[in-house]
Amino acid sequence: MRNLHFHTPLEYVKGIGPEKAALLKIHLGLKTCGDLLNYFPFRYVDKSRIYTINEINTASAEIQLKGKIISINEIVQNKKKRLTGIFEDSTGTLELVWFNVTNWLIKSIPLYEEIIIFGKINHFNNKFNMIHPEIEKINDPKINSTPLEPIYSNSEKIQKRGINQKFLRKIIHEILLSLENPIQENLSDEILSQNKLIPRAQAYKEIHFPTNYKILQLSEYRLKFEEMFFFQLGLGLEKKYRQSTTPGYLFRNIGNNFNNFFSHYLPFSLTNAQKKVIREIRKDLGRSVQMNRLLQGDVGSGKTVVALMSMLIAIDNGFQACMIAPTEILAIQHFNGIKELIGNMSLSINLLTGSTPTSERKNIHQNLQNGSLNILVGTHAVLEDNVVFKNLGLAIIDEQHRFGVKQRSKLWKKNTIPPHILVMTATPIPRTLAMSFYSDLDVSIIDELPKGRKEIKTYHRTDAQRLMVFQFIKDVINKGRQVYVVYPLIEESETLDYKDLMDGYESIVREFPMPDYQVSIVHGRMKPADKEYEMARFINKQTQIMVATTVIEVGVNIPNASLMIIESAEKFGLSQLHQLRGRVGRGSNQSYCILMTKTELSKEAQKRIQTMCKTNDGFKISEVDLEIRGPGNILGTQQSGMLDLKITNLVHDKAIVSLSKSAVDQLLFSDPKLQLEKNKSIKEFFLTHHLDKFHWAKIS
Ligand SMILES: Nc1ncnc2c1ncn2[C@@H]1O[C@H](COP(=O)(O)OP(=O)(O)OP(=O)(O)O)[C@@H](O)[C@H]1O
Repeated sequence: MRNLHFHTPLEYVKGIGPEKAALLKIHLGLKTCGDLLNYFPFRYVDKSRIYTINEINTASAEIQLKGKIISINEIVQNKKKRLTGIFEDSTGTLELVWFNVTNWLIKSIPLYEEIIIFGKINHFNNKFNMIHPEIEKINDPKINSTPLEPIYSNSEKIQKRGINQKFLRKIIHEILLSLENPIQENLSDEILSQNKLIPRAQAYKEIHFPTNYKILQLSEYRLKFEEMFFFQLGLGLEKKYRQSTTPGYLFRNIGNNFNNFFSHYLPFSLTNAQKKVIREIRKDLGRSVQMNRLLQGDVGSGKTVVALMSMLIAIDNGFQACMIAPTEILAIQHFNGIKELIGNMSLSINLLTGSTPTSERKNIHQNLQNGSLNILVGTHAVLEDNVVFKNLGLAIIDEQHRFGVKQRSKLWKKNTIPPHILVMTATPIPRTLAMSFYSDLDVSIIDELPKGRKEIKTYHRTDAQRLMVFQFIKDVINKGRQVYVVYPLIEESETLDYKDLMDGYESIVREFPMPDYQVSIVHGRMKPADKEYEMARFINKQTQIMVATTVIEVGVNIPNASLMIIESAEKFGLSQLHQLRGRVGRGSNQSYCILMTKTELSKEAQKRIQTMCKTNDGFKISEVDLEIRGPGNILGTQQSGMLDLKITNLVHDKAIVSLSKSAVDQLLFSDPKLQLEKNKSIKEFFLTHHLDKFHWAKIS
């Protein structure tokens, strides 16, 4: 009977019943027919051929055999039960093995009956065997038999209670046959033909029961395209909606401050990439629409000056600007850097962090409110409710990853009209992620380093080579340069890590004694004033070696430092290593990075270290990082949970993400409100299935 719909609860499907429906819901999160149809196989096994036992010559192949089980035998070893069986066909015998023996299992194994078994061949004790074979009786009814059999992700717990592969296949088959309405197309003919997509209904059928590999690939492509298309459409509509409803300050003037800085204070000529980005920002600021721009630039690519010049535009138009950094050290660094850049220009700038004394804080609050303070640099302290600006026109947030959406929205509320927002990130975001998660922001990229920079040479060394490393440090210091030695600090093993840091510090002080050498130390347990003091000594070249934890990870800018030693480098993630390395190579000297590790490394750690030794390109590094860690770990669960991908893999499906993004861009350009008849199916599908995920995406 054709009476099922995507929204029909699973208990109404023939053969499921309330008990199994509850298991599907609790263990696999599947409640409706649509959920199950969207529960795509995670792999397929090729059952187009039946092998014979004498053909088996390699382990790990998954094969089918036809024959009989001629004996079974229960074995107890170390109090654990195991079942072995002998399977026979006309060419020989093969051992079958089952662990977790239950009475049910023993009863379910057919003896002396013609059967087909399927499973992976293992090699153990010089013999081939098959563990936990799937058994099919020759006269079992076939479920839409297909040479490529789908395998669904499933737990053993529910398999035992009847929700096995065969059951899932049967139910999905049943649902596909019993849908009252055929599966509706949700893309336009234009998009289908431009992107060579097969119809939706065909894709659903073939993804579960593929006729052959070719059509399976086309089905996967179709469904992945659709998945990314609607997500990107949501973000695109969100952006359009926000732009049309959120006014922004119009910064009409490029005035004295900007021009004066450009002609008299800018200490270098801007790179072409910096110029391009400044142009993009200027255009945004002159449009009466709130800017929401993400500025991506590799470490040391010169984002600070871009930030400053954007702030000068705000000031030229009678507004204030602020810049927020994730750590105190970085805020201080930005503050000092900006102060140095603006020299004696008549601008007032101040610093607000958690450790700003109360009297100074009061002063800052007052000057912010009366408008005499032009630029405020600080940490999260700037977001506090009692920090009130007279007219905040531009807020710059450094380091996207550490600020959540919530904190960004706090900034919005600092004015009746929200300030323009520029988010700067030093760790490039992999292109696929940028296209999927940040497509509601406009993106500017500084893809060029200032002239004269040399590639940082990166080497991998282990403890056995430490003496050589010490000698290298001495050589670098003799040339008048400075050195960082960084130790990891991981929350879970904080006490141990501090011990390593202090031990390391002591051994360095021993190896590099006073008065010839001066060594600084900076870590998170020090008082802010002490940290600042030590940083200042290093900046002023009073000390040659800085031993530190990752507090120096982002933004620290000391061009004379040309050697970075990273201790226990295997404990750091790729983007962190790249950030740390970026603390050197910021001047014209040849810089070096040495990654110290223990001898035995995990595969992943090896890959990280090799990647670092091979390339300096943050964009390439971020791609490898995505491959190793996956999007969830890079973005944080909150962000990536929003996407909840059923079939697309952001690491392997880059090309599809990019194609669907182009299709969305084209669509929103030609029909921004999805009003044309030809896009009706897209609009209807979006409104019924996706609108709830996007709070701004309203289609009028
Ligand atoms: N166009 C340029 N020519 C020469 N030097 C430049 C140029 N732009 C910036 N610099 C210098 O390069 C160094 C790095 O710049 P900046 O600190 O702005 O980098 P960044 O992009 O913020 O990097 P990070 O994210 O690693 O902090 C600074 O010493 C800065 O003065």
